Amino acid sequence: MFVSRLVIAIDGPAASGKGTLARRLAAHYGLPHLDTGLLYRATACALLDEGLRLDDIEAAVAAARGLSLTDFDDQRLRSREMGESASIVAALPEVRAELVDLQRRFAATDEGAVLDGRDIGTVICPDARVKIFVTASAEKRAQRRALELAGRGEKADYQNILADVKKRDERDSARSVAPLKPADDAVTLDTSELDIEGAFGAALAIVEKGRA
Ligand SMILES: Nc1ncnc2c1ncn2[C@@H]1O[C@H](COP(=O)(O)OP(=O)(O)O)[C@@H](O)[C@H]1O
Ligand SMILES: Nc1ccn([C@@H]2O[C@H](COP(=O)(O)OP(=O)(O)O)[C@@H](O)[C@H]2O)c(=O)n1
Repeated sequence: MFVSRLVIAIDGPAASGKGTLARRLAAHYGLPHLDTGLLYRATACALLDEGLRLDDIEAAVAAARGLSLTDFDDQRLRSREMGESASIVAALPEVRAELVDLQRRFAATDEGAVLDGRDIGTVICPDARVKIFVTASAEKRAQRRALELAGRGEKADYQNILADVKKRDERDSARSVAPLKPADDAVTLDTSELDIEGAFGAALAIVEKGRA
């Protein structure tokens, strides 16, 4: 095992910039990165493709079990509809249980890994060396998500996206298993007033302090 093994757990609400920071940190430290939201999005997508209900526990568990990290259609999974659907299947404890091993295996490499999601610091990697809880005001997050969706040619009405983001945060925070919340030992990073470079600089400082 590497002496410098480094697992970085990044959690936070919808569109807070978790993925952007996780990708940048992974590139900086030469670590693999897993966007765990894609697992829930892909599970929901598989159900919708089969015309099945999002609360069909047996089918949702089978869909989660059948996931392969290599065949994600990012563009489709990152749509607004899929974010909302993902948060419905993510509230099913059986689905979450099915996805734990895959995520822990991903984090178990000799050098470490960067994972981002909602429960990385609390459930998936409670021993991560560094935990960052990334947040920003709902309005800033909705603005950023609207720009992102518009950039991909998806319809992006700011008020609708703001309502989506708030509803999803509420569902993610209120669920009984692995709710969205900072781990006790996480450092909170509010990016409301930071651009991407500023947020990356602040995240890097948190990691460097945490691994010292
Ligand atoms: N600090 C920031 N300032 C402005 N835009 C940002 C910032 N961080 C992320 N973004 C943009 O906001 C959108 C959502 O970021 P993303 O990293 O995908 O969030 P999450 O993974 O939390 O959903 C992306 O288009 C991203 O480029
Ligand atoms: N570790 C995780 C990651 C995502 N999720 C769920 O999956 C949904 C989509 O996650 P995401 O990270 O792709 O969403 P964004 O923050 O990118 O909008 C979330 O709203 C959560 O319900 C989760 O429950 N646990």
